[in-house]
Amino acid sequence: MKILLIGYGKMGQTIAAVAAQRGHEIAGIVDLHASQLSITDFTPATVDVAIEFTHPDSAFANVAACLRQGLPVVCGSTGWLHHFDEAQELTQELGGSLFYASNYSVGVNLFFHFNEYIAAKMSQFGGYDVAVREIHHTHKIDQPSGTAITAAEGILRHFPAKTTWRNAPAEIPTELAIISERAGEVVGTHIVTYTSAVDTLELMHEAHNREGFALGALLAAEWLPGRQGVFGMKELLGL
Ligand SMILES: NC(=O)C1=CN([C@@H]2O[C@H](COP(=O)(O)OP(=O)(O)OC[C@H]3O[C@@H](n4cnc5c(N)ncnc54)[C@H](OP(=O)(O)O)[C@@H]3O)[C@@H](O)[C@H]2O)C=CC1
Ligand SMILES: O=C(O)C1=N[C@H](C(=O)O)C[C@H](O)C1
Repeated sequence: MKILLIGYGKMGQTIAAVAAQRGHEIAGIVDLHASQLSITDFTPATVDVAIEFTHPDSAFANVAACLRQGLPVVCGSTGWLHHFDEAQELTQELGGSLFYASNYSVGVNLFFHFNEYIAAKMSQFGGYDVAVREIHHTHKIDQPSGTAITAAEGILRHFPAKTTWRNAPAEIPTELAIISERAGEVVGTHIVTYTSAVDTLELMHEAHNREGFALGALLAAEWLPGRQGVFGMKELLGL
């Protein structure tokens, strides 16, 4: 497969390494400083799929540019979901292909699945409060992490005692706290904690490196071409 990489930072470089192991060709790189090329230099005749991991402020424009070029696009950037409805509309309007996941790790997507199951079970028993905690490296721009927001939304769907999330300690019992920590080079750790007066129950995912994210993004890139619409990891993994 010929891949256009948009963003050649920590994720772009990890994806390039894992793509080579899987026999793919990096047909082009678009990056703020590491490349002079632009998305408009590429068409479906030159690349099969684009993979975008850049920055919260540039993700939507990059996704829109790919859709306008007719390129299927796998986007991993977080912190841009206020534009997601527009991205969906543009995908429909242009008959394009967009894949988005706040986290491409297969393990995290199992974590999301168990998180929803656990929330539904825990809500059947009184006495538990729940909170989400995420820990990332100090270079991370957005807060809370996209993964923590997805986990919080999964809890809200199944735990009616919580009605909204808040990126701070909860001020009222109906708020679900998302606590964000930034420390050193932590790749990404997410913890959902249920606490009662008598015990604590936790679900945790800890990424050891970025290869799991890269592999998931490549699985999505291998799956997307030829499919029209907006997709995510639930469709890819059948969860
Ligand atoms: N969904 C998932 O599974 C994962 C998502 N992420 C998300 O992916 C994004 C990128 O993460 P990461 O690779 O660690 O970040 P990095 O900062 O290491 O890399 C981002 C790269 O994108 C470049 N860039 C910035 N703006 C543009 C633009 N407009 N066009 C092209 N390139 C641009 C940066 O250039 P320069 O450095 O010169 O500014 C940099 O090289 C973040 O939003 C992060 O949260 C990260 C890991 C997993
Ligand atoms: O910025 C990162 O590094 C990560 N971002 C994603 C997020 O915001 O959830 C995924 C992963 O945790 C790493």
